[in-house]
Amino acid sequence: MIKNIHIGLLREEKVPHDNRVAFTPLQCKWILSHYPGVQITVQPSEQRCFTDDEYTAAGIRLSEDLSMCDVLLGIKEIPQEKLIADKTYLFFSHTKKQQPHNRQMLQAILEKNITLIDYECLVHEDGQRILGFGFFAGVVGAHNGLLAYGARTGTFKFKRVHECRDFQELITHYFGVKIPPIKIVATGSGRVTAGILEVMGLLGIKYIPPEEFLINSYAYPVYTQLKAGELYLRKTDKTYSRDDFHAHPENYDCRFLPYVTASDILMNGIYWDKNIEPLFAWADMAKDNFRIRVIADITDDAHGSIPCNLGDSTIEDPVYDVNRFTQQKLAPFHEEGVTMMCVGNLPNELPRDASQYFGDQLMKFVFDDLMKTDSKMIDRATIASAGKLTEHYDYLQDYVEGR
Ligand SMILES: NC(=O)c1ccc[n+]([C@@H]2O[C@H](COP(=O)([O-])OP(=O)(O)OC[C@H]3O[C@@H](n4cnc5c(N)ncnc54)[C@H](O)[C@@H]3O)[C@@H](O)[C@H]2O)c1
Repeated sequence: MIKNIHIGLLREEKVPHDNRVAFTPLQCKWILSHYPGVQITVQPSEQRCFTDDEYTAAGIRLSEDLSMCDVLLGIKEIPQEKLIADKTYLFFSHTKKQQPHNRQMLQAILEKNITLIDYECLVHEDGQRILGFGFFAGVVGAHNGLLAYGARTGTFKFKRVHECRDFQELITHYFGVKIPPIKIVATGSGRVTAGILEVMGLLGIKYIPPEEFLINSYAYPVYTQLKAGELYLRKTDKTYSRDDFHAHPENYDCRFLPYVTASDILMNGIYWDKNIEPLFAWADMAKDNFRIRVIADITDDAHGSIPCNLGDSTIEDPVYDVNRFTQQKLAPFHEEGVTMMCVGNLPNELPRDASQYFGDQLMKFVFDDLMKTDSKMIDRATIASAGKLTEHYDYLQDYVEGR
């Protein structure tokens, strides 16, 4: 059964303020014209990448008070005091891994009888995540990696992504830029890597299969892509099975090492957890044949798949160097350094496009389920229902109680 619902788009309150939003003004307008039972109200915001005037111009109502809404959509965590009792919220709560900094927020959600549906937990039947900002993280990360290489070597210049109004303007900016004959290795096959490959295509950087990339030189810029199956092989029989790798990554060896001597830039977009072997070790970096000079670690786990990721940099100051021999952090572009780009909120450099992409996915794959009174997809992503942890997430009880 389809419900009538009143949706509220929240102002982002977490500091520093996020500038993204779940639906753009035009998406809101489209929803109102296609779903007669839906109302939308937007909380005013000075930080949002779409202005209040743009919502008003699209005919969308603005109101500070969202207490009349049934479902409230945000992006990032919500300060406890802003949570309205008895409502249904959708946002990235970052609670399912028992993140300590969000415990009090989850306690407040339960106390206030709130239903929490977490975007991160919305998955297709095969377990693939439905929503994410990875594509634009990949675009911005690849751009920033190239920008850093151009600045380090003095060979070409890019402007910053956030100086462009949107992705379209960024594409225009690429016209006429000449990239020298460098070799780029990209890892992964998810949304982030799709964004990296988009930038490769826009800049006319040519794809080379991994085995050729390793042994050849080229008179023009090239890239290769290493998916998990090319990067990891089971120790016992040198095969790869996706399900087995996800379940037992500790049984797999990483095969990245030959690429450290064949690549100028590494763009890292592969998923990582602590049981997955890193791409290389500090000791490899200190060797003469370590050729990589810039690493765009878009995956961005500190001391993770890239051991020399010494923690986040910021959009304002996106790169630092690490000393290959002493393992210390340095100012960018040091002779003994490898330049690291490790920004954790890359999509914020292209917030209008990132928001539109997110809203599209939400609309295509989630919205109809949200309107139903029962949906398995929504159930699986519901961490709390009317103030109680659901059965999928009852393992969070100890975390909530601070045990
Ligand atoms: N720096 C940033 O601003 C930023 C932004 C978005 C995402 N990210 C990070 O980038 C990484 C990739 O994100 P994405 O959007 O491409 O993800 P995605 O969901 O599109 O793809 C993830 C890939 O990892 C694989 N995978 C999933 N679970 C796995 C497991 N347990 N073990 C091994 N592989 C697994 C999936 O099969 C999929 O191919 C993530 O770590 C994400 O947190 C960073």
